[in-house]
Amino acid sequence: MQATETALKGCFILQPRVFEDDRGYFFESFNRDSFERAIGYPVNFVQDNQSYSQYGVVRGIHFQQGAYAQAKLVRVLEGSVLDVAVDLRKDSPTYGEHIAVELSAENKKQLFVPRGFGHGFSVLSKTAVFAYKCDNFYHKKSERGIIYNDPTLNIDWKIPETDTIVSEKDLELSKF
Ligand SMILES: Cc1cn([C@H]2C[C@H](O)[C@@H](COP(=O)(O)OP(=O)(O)O[C@H]3O[C@@H](C)C(=O)[C@@H](O)[C@H]3O)O2)c(=O)[nH]c1=O
Repeated sequence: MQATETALKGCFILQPRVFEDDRGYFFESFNRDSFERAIGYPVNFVQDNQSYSQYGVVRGIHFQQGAYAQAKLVRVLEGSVLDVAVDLRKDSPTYGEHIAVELSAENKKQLFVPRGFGHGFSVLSKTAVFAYKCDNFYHKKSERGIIYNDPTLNIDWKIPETDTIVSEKDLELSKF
């Protein structure tokens, strides 16, 4: 696995080593040892999530606050998405900045989004299956978010506004 730290410290793009042969391919989608070696500290993932979305869906920008903060290791099983991590660590030199990475079933890239970040994605393909590990349990009362089209964050989700599909819950999120 190859790990590349993004412009946001602690946020890594992981590229697994893929073994291809006449049958198809094989890769380790998660190996705790190599993962922890790459990011430099232990992470105890306790919950796996999966979602399916159609083209134009934007989910986010989400995080859980306080004791329920979550780090996430995200990837795409079918289709492709633009995955976005927003640095919400107030003491960070990149506070308020974001990175956007295309993750797809084809490129098999993963993104590690540490605690202290907001996270969201848009669906670029006809449909997409998105899967992620979290290092803390879902806690409804600790859920927070930022509106996807926040003018300060100014994220280009690569979806025309007329095609963008956002949940009612996410449309009520406040500005950065
Ligand atoms: C996230 C989550 C949701 N749910 C429930 C709550 C709700 O009824 C239903 C759908 O939830 P949401 O609309 O919040 O799902 P979604 O918009 O897909 O939320 C996810 O978005 C991405 C961008 C993230 O980063 C995730 O951490 C998570 O916040 O599933 C759980 O039971 N467990 C969970 O861990």
